[in-house]
Amino acid sequence: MKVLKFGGTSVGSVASIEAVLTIVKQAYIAGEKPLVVLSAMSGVTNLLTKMAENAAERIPFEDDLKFLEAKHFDVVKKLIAVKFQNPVFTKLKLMLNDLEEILQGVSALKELSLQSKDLIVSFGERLSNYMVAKIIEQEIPETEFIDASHYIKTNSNFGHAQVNEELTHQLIQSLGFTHAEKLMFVTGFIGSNDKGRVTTLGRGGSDYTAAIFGAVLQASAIEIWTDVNGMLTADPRIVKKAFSQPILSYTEAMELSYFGAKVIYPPTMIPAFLKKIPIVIRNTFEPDFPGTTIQYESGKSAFPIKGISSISDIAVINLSGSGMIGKSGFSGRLFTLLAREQINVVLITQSSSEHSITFAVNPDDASKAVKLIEAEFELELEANKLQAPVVEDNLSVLAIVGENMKRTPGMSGRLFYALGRNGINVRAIAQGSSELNISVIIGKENLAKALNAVHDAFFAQLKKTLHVFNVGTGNIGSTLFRQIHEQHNFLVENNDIEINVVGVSNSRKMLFNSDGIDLTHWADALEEKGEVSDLASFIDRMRAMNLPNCVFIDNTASKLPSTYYEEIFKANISIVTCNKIANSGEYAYYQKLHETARKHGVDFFYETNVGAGLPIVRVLKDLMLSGDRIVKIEAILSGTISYIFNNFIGDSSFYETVKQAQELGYTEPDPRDDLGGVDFMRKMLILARDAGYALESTDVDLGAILPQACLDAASVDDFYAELLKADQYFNALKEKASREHKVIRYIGKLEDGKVSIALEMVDENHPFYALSGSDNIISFTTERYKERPLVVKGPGAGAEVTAAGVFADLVNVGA
Ligand SMILES: NC(=O)c1ccc[n+]([C@@H]2O[C@H](COP(=O)([O-])OP(=O)(O)OC[C@H]3O[C@@H](n4cnc5c(N)ncnc54)[C@H](O)[C@@H]3O)[C@@H](O)[C@H]2O)c1
Ligand SMILES: N[C@@H](CCO)C(=O)O
Ligand code: NA
Repeated sequence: MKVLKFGGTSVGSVASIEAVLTIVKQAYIAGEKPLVVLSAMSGVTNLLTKMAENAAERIPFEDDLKFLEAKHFDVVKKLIAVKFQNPVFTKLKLMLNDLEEILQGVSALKELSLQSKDLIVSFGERLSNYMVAKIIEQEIPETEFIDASHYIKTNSNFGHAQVNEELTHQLIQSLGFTHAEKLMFVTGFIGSNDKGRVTTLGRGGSDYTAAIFGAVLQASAIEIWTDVNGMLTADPRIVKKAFSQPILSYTEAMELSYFGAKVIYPPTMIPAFLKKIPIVIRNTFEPDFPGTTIQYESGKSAFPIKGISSISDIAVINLSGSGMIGKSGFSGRLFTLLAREQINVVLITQSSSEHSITFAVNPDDASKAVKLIEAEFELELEANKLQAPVVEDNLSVLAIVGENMKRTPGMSGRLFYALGRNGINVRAIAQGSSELNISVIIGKENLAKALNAVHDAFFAQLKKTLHVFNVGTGNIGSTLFRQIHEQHNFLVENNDIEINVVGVSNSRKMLFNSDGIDLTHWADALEEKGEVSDLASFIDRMRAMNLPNCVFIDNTASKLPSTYYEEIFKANISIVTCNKIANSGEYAYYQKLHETARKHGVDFFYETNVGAGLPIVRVLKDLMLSGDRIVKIEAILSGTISYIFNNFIGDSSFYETVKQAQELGYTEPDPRDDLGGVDFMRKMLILARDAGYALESTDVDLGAILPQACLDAASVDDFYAELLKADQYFNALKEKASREHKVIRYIGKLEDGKVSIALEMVDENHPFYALSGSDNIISFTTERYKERPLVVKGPGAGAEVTAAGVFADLVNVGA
């Protein structure tokens, strides 16, 4: 036989009761001999408690009584055929009349005893079980309503009575004999004392009833039907990726419930544990989902832990002083004291020097605990052997739980790496000696972020989510969004990476959505729902959202974002940027940024600063990391200028060729940056710095391409006007090159710590002769690549290749 227990939400409405009926009937037809335990209809226990308290105050309860009647009658009207309704109404009415009499008695006496309260509350289970039994009886005549108060015998501790196991066992066993062929509906939560007075079993009482009946009748399983899919890997309100664990051991379930997973209340399950009866948590509203089986063995699992539990509010009390050293009785006295006063100690850590003890309690208990300690250790405090206890609140506990942890090294490493990388400070740590649980205390403001980061770290086979905050939605930004959108499913399925763009800004508007902005309609959403943008508040919001695995992407050409990079790193947020301004500004700032990122364990990726998506920054970094030394760099790193000199041939005009480069998306937003050489200068400077040279932009010897008048133009339009006038000048250059069978190249060099960029004419023997489109080329001569340099060549500008480079940097964050 099987016990099926349904909680209040499962008997909340006509629809949910219908779902219960289907589940019970299926089990019955399958020959599982179900015994059903129902809670009161949802909200009824609270209502009855309120009515009882009101009665004692002579506050009218008649309306509530009518409401209660209607709530049950309504179900009867809908689920029982008219011809069978009357006797059911009559019986329910009789029960409600009894209830009314009792309430009147309370009202007359103006006194509510715990005994009366238990009796009043017990009506909830009696009404629901009787009613649902009658509904199902229409199809299964063997159905019988059982008032469990006749079978579960308890002491007289009203409110949370203790069960007399022996007597209860006998009574239920004989019920089992006489009712072997029946479909029983048993009231949860209630029992009675030796005088037959109704008692209640306290928190989780209906689960307890199910466990008691299941244990005595040797059920093959006890199914707890509720409104969630089992015990989840973390609190689903905080961790969206939490999923239901198929199998947990009893101890794992205890640990997970202890810290928050409120699906079951473990003490009630003890009768089942002792008999090794599996408990299965299932969802009434998703009956096909297998749920969570809680059993004796932990079972095999793909993951090293089973779940992460948490308590959001905790206070920590710290006791320190020389008086503790070597005093073996000290902690004994302390914790006996707290236990005696019923202060639940959630977690304890002691430093190995024995100089201090830290323990966590419910914040409501903190000041009481301090008073108790001050009284108990008065002498030690006076003698300064103990410092006054210090309380800290606004803290949370996070615990990773799983029996397999003890066989897997590196678990705490993984935990602390995930926390550290996200800038979450750990205040105290405790590992149960069973190695079943590692708990950390952290600031409450970081709990959500920590839970998500740790969930990703341990269930990473599932997915890593990067939370992206992107500024700049122009040429590169919008192309990046399209690429991310197109790749989304592939990344999730093949690389277990999910990219959620949660913040977007351009120079006019900004938009946030912690669930991820829809990348098919981001432009409309930004326009319609966006707020007026302001970079400072964008950064503040980014920090305040406090999401794990955050990446800030700078796709602007503006200096402003770069002024926030340091702050962003300090908030443990990685940066990916195609904007060259930060790395090519003052050397001290470049250095500071790199140092800050390193110190905070976050990434600073800027591959597209040089040669767009071509692997150049990465190659140089690897050369340096592996101990090579740069002897010389020669390069063409302006895609725009490369394009211009590759296409400024035959009859084409210089002016038109520049326009084309801009239309093709090769130029900077302001093309003067390309033609004036500034963009190229920035790239050379970044490479030189990455190669270990502390250079400033003024150290670069920058040869001009343009006549001075073009450089002096006040606006982009003026610049183009000047450029038109300069056609003569460029035609002369072109003709000279052609006469000498040469091509024009704008070449950068780094040699002996000096950077220069100059216009040159090269013949076909020069390695930079053959280029096309927006090609960049770079040749690294190093100590190891001495005879033949390492060369990277390919398209070095354009939205597609640049966005792809930003994208690649992004997916490598935290890798
Ligand atoms: N085009 C290329 O081939 C290429 C290659 C490598 C790197 N890059 C770099 O890409 C960056 C972007 O270039 P683009 O062509 O996409 O520019 P763009 O002008 O098309 O777009 C710039 C975006 O930045 C936004 N912006 C500017 N200031 C801002 C601020 N203070 N706050 C928020 N948003 C702001 C603008 O509103 C716009 O959405 C530049 O830094 C450029 O150097 C471009
Ligand atoms: N405007 C730049 C884009 C690549 O950084 C170029 O032309 O090279
Ligand atoms: Na690059």
